[in-house]
Amino acid sequence: GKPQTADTGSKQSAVAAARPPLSRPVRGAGAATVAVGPPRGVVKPSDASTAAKGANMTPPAASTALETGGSGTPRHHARDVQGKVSEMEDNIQNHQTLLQSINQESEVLKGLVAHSHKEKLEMEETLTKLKSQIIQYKTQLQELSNLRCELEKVAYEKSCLQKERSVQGSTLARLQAMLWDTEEQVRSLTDTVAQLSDELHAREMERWRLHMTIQELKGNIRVFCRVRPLQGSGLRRHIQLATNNRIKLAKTKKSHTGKTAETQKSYNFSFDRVFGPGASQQEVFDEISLLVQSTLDGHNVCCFAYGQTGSGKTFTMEGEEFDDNRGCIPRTVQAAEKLGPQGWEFTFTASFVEIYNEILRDLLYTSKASQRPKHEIQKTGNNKETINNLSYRKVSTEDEVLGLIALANHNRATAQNHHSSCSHSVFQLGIEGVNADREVKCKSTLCLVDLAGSERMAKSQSSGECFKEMTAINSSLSNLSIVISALANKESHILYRNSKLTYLLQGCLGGDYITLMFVNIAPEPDSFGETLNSLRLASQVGEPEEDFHYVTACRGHCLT
Ligand SMILES: Nc1ncnc2c1ncn2[C@@H]1O[C@H](COP(=O)(O)OP(=O)(O)OP(=O)(O)O)[C@@H](O)[C@H]1O
Repeated sequence: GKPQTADTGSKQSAVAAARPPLSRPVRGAGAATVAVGPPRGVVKPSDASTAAKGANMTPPAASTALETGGSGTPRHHARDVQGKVSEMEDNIQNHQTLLQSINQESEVLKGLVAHSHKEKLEMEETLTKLKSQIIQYKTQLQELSNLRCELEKVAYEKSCLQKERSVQGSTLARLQAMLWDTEEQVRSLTDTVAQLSDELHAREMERWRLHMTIQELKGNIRVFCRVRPLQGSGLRRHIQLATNNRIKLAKTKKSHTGKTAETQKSYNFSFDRVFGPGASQQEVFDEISLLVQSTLDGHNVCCFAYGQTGSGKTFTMEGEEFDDNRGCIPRTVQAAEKLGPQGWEFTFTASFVEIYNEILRDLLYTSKASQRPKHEIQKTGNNKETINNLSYRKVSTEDEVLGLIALANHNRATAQNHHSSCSHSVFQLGIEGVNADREVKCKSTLCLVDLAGSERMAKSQSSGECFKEMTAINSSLSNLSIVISALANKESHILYRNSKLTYLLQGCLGGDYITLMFVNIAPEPDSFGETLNSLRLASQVGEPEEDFHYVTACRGHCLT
């Protein structure tokens, strides 16, 4: 750097100052003896004369004097020589001083050169450092330039975001205003909903009261008659359907003598509803669905299918898997799902039990047959009847119920020594409703019972096990009709415990109950006797027999 240059300059000037000027005038001549070696520019002694010539010196006086033979005195000549010697000696002295000074200068210069060399090295080192620093600075500069680019970009983005923010700010303000409006609307709608909910509840209660009034008017016990279509050939002239609630059974009696005309004895019955052979499963179920509605309102409902073997009881209750032929049992769950009032959540729990020879059998049992448990009817803590060790299944769809029916049929098929017509099948659907908003619950049971064939005692001439079986069926059926009649007559003491069937159904039959009995009849002429018996028993339910004419349980009347 500059300071170093200045330093070097000052040193150089210092050396120059120390050195005597080479052009200093020579005063007098000294002795020509030279003690030191020949310095640079100093001639050798042998060349002294030549040197003297070259140095503007006069040759030694002695020799000159001798050669010339002396124009002066010797003494004067000697003085000249002496003067010349002295001058030469001075010269020599000067040269020596000069030489010394040159040497000194040389030393100084050497020092300076060394110093300069060292400085050069240092400077080179510094230069290298500076170069690397420059590279670093360049890199930093590049980085800074990149950063600057970034910064510019960020600044640009920032300005864009600021613009966007201002746009969004105005959008936000708009949305805020809309939100307030919407909140206001929601508040008013909430009030409306609450009002409507109260109104709905009031109407729901009104509907419930009206429904109950209708049910009361219809009576707690209803009897429906269903005529099965003819199977194969045959006439059904003996059955005549007048309106949708009357049925006439007629029999022609031939004169024994053949002299008098044929007489026709007819029996007219009126029920709450009569379904002809063409009635579809849906038509039949439409009537039941009103009772499903009652179950959802918290009433226990019991529906029986009564009739001789093959009259269509199982078809009415369970039906077939094919959609249109599905019976009441699978349809109930679906209907209950649809009919449930607003705000209520319902859960359905199914059980399926068979009563054969007064022995209970779980039709939904799925474990090993060898481990099949025994069942007894027991009273629960809240005085309700329940069966121990029984399977219960949660159901919510028609298909799930069909699955249970298939399982029940499988269990029936594995049972030994008896057929479905010899046993009662009781499908119970426990319904539990919860209205979370009003914090209320309801619980009810819908029983769908496929009774054993009603004709067997009359036709059978059985003995032993078979006789026991027939007796059990007959006894439980007659006990059922007694219980239903006692309920219709509002008797205080009802003999539920006389059979397993009525004992099990006590909870569904008593109290706030609705009972529906299907009397299924076969249209074949050879079933005339059984059909008449079935219609009579169905008519008998609830009313004492009047001669040959029967009435329905609650509001039926005899039509002859
Ligand atoms: N309404 C109907 N429409 C068409 N077919 C019917 C009808 N009712 C009954 N059936 C048919 O008649 C036959 C006998 O009916 P079902 O098995 O239901 O009688 P059941 O009274 O239950 O007899 P069981 O006492 O032996 O069980 C069945 O094949 C059934 O499909």
